[in-house]
Amino acid sequence: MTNERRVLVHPDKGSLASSVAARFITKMLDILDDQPVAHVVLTGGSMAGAVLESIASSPARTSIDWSRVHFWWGDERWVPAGSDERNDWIADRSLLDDLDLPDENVHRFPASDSGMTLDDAAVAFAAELAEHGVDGADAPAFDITFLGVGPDGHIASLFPHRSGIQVTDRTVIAVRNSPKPPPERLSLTRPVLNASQRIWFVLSGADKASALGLALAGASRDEVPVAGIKGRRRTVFFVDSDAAAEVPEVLIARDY
Ligand SMILES: O=C(O)[C@H](O)[C@@H](O)[C@H](O)[C@H](O)COP(=O)(O)O
Repeated sequence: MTNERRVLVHPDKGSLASSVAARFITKMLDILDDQPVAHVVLTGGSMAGAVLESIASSPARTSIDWSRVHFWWGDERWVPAGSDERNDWIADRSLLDDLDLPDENVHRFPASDSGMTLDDAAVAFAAELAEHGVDGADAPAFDITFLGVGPDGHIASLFPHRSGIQVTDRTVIAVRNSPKPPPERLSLTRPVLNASQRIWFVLSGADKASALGLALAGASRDEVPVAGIKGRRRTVFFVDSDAAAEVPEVLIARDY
């Protein structure tokens, strides 16, 4: 399989979530056969909960040694810890609360009630990423990075025509005046995301078709940030048929 972007189309959101969950479990078993620890980046957005709930409901999840899995997030909202607006809140309720995970395996972005400023929180989280970098790297080479995609083509909290998608000298940025509420956020940057072995985009709905079509047709990362994200080994778009409406047929593999 080449590292070219692949599009796997599913009939609907439900089959999309369950297919991604099944693939995730299988891939994690392969990864943990080959290495002692795996690092996974989770995403926010509507598909996040659906995929994680599918993983949680799969009997096969018990075959994974979760004590060897570290969880991170691609971005986080600058709201108090425990807020249901946080991406980690969704992950906890959908899956993580059901797993016997050591606390040190769950790398949450700082919260707005941490006593830190937004900028200090970005610096603090960059330090946590660096602690887990191998051979002097400034972050882990994540094994699987999940990313949702906004209708405007944003990923994590990197938005079109904003400076964030162009940042290469930092691993974490503070985001203000976000086009998607809430206005203040923390986000991994493009270099950190692109250091991932595998990028798994998960998107559903007709409102994503334009951004996906543009990204695959060669639009710039400034226009559609998703265009600037690619894994070192694999880049897969897991989509439903509505989101695939503007994808060139030649790029489509039907997963059903
Ligand atoms: O913090 C966030 O809001 C997410 O990380 C964001 O990047 C999300 O993944 C996309 O906006 C897609 O969200 P939907 O799938 O809900 O459109």
